[in-house]
Amino acid sequence: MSNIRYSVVVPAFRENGNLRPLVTRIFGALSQVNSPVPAQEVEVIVVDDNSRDGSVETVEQLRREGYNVRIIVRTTERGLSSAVVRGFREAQGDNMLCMDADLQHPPEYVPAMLASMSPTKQFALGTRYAKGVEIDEGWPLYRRVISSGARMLALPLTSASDPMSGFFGIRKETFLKARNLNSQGFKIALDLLVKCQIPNDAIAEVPFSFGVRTEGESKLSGKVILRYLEQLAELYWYRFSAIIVFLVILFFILFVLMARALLSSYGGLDSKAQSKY
Ligand SMILES: Nc1nc2c(ncn2[C@@H]2O[C@H](COP(=O)(O)OP(=O)(O)O[C@H]3O[C@H](CO)[C@@H](O)[C@H](O)[C@@H]3O)[C@@H](O)[C@H]2O)c(=O)[nH]1
Repeated sequence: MSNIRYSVVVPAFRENGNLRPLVTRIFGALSQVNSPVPAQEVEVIVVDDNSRDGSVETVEQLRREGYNVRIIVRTTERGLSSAVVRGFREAQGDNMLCMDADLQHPPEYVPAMLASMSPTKQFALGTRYAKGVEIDEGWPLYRRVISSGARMLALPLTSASDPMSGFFGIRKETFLKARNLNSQGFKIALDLLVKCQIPNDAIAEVPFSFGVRTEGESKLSGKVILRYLEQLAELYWYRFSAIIVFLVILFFILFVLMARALLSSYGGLDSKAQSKY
């Protein structure tokens, strides 16, 4: 029987330069004496979309050095969210964490994130919007504006403080309940929060300092932002369809009543006018 209780899933596309520091820092943090989670109960799964940049060789070398890390290479699919879903499906642990490869999610927070999940806390959320947390000054202004705008648009859907975060964890039993996950785009945490109907008191928020990328490039593009808007429309429908249908019917009834009232008042005026002549 496997002794793996925790799985760290890392979506990665052309991240070879980041994989060694990422994996060694994760296991380094887990090996500290005060780590709440033992390193031997943790696996790291890199889900790579055929980067062909040496990532496979790096992970295999790390494995030979004794790190419990493996790589899944997808050749027919692409995308951050679908890579995370694939990793979660293959994870052995009951407590699953998602983090970026680019070290913007500091590996030193991994033990606390993993330990924060429990039967009552089904979701762990690494948040950049907690009191006292500072975002690295190197994070460009336009990214801050996009992030804040995206967060505001999601406010009616969840009360989580940072639903845009790519640093989050979910218990397997809850993940398995999710239906119709949106595998397009970047916002898998928001999708899970809404579709698994995670109540606020089941979310363990872990404040963390968001770093800057020093190696490789961000894959966030205009297309990703458009996909987010599509995803929002879908989630609003998912969450509020009953209210939306009710309001549409109400407006329709009001419209018909007003139209009838207007027509009959015109009709009344017409017949009065006719009777005058
Ligand atoms: N497998 C796979 N991985 C991908 C793909 N696109 C991106 N990734 C991986 O997903 C992680 C995040 O991608 P970035 O391109 O570095 O994203 P970002 O711009 O830094 O955005 C991050 O921060 C945002 C918060 O501002 C988050 O909202 C977003 O989800 C992400 O975590 C990285 O490890 C990257 O390699 C893809 O198509 N396939």
